[in-house]
Amino acid sequence: MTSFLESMIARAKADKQTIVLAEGDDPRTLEAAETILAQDVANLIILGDVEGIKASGRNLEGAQLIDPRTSELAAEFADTFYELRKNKGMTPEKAAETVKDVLYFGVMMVKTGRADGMVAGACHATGDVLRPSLQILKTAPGVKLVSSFFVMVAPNCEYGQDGTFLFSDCGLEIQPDAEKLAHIAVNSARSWKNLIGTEPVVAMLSHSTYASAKNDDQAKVAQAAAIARELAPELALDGELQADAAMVPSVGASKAPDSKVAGHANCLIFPDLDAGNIGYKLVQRLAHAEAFGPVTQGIAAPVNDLSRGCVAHDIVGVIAITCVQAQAKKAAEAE
Ligand SMILES: CC(C)(COP(=O)(O)OP(=O)(O)OC[C@H]1O[C@@H](n2cnc3c(N)ncnc32)[C@H](O)[C@@H]1OP(=O)(O)O)[C@@H](O)C(=O)NCCC(=O)NCCS
Ligand SMILES: CC(=O)OP(=O)(O)O
Repeated sequence: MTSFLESMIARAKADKQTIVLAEGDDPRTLEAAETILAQDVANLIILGDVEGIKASGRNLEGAQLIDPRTSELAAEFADTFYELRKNKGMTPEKAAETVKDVLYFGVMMVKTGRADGMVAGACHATGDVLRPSLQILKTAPGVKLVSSFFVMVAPNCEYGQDGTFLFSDCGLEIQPDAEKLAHIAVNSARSWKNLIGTEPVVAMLSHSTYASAKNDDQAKVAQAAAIARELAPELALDGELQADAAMVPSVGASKAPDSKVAGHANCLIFPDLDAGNIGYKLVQRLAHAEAFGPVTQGIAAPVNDLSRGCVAHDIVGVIAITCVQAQAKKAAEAE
């Protein structure tokens, strides 16, 4: 059977995209870049100290290597960035300094059409990776808020889609209210459909199933489920559900017997960032699941994050996902 990673790589190769890797100073990133180039998955632009990258010993033939501190593109990027942010207090001097940062420089490469997407986060915290894209690229047309998800692939697991799940939001929205949570759920269902291709089955997770506990946190998730159903009535979506009721058919049948989602969920929507981030790391480490992300949904062009705990395999997966998202963006623009 084709694995999730193999399917992303095959789709990426079918229509090659250009991806910026902003962390050329990170050895795992260069290992991943070598794999991507060897398999002809994407065109790569790698940012950082060019001599250091060349001295890494990795075969990066075909990649464009750029040092933002000395690049001739910096002046153009500074002008554009200043124009975009001058009403937010940006000055020309500060803009010139800011675009020399690999994360801002990488996003400017996407903004100016020199790249289709960016991946970073192996050695930068999530807020620092995502802030430039939120400031410069902004949300995609029709999207209310940007959020993030992981594709989790648990081995020897009969739940979800043979152990494959989407977990959201594990990376970006810290304390979503019911409305934001509803948008996270609906956007996650769309991401599942785009990446996995099958029908999403969305569970809004809580410590309670159908008001088995009654409190503000439980009520928020129940309200989010109601809003999400209004936003996307066609979706198989239910909540609030506990994780066992969401995933395990026998428990779902006992706790939520009338639910079409309970026992069959493949998209798990966590009530807040604490739950999501802790939850994905526990599954990754204790169940030895692959964890690809945090992948963003809703930015005007794909800019995706990594955990600082990632390995090269995870970076390869996120690069391939970024390519598939970039293809989808182009297809939507062509319609
Ligand atoms: C992503 C994050 C950095 C953005 O917040 P911030 O740095 O405080 O920045 P701001 O709130 O000033 O937002 C910066 C811009 O992004 C926009 N923005 C913030 N969150 C957004 C969202 N979810 N969707 C769309 N736009 C968003 C703001 O509107 C703002 O735009 P503007 O400057 O043009 O007005 C913040 O949500 C965060 O830190 N999240 C948690 C990340 C984290 O630590 N995760 C745990 C490990 S994975
Ligand atoms: C996603 C995540 O938790 O990132 P990090 O481990 O880098 O904080």
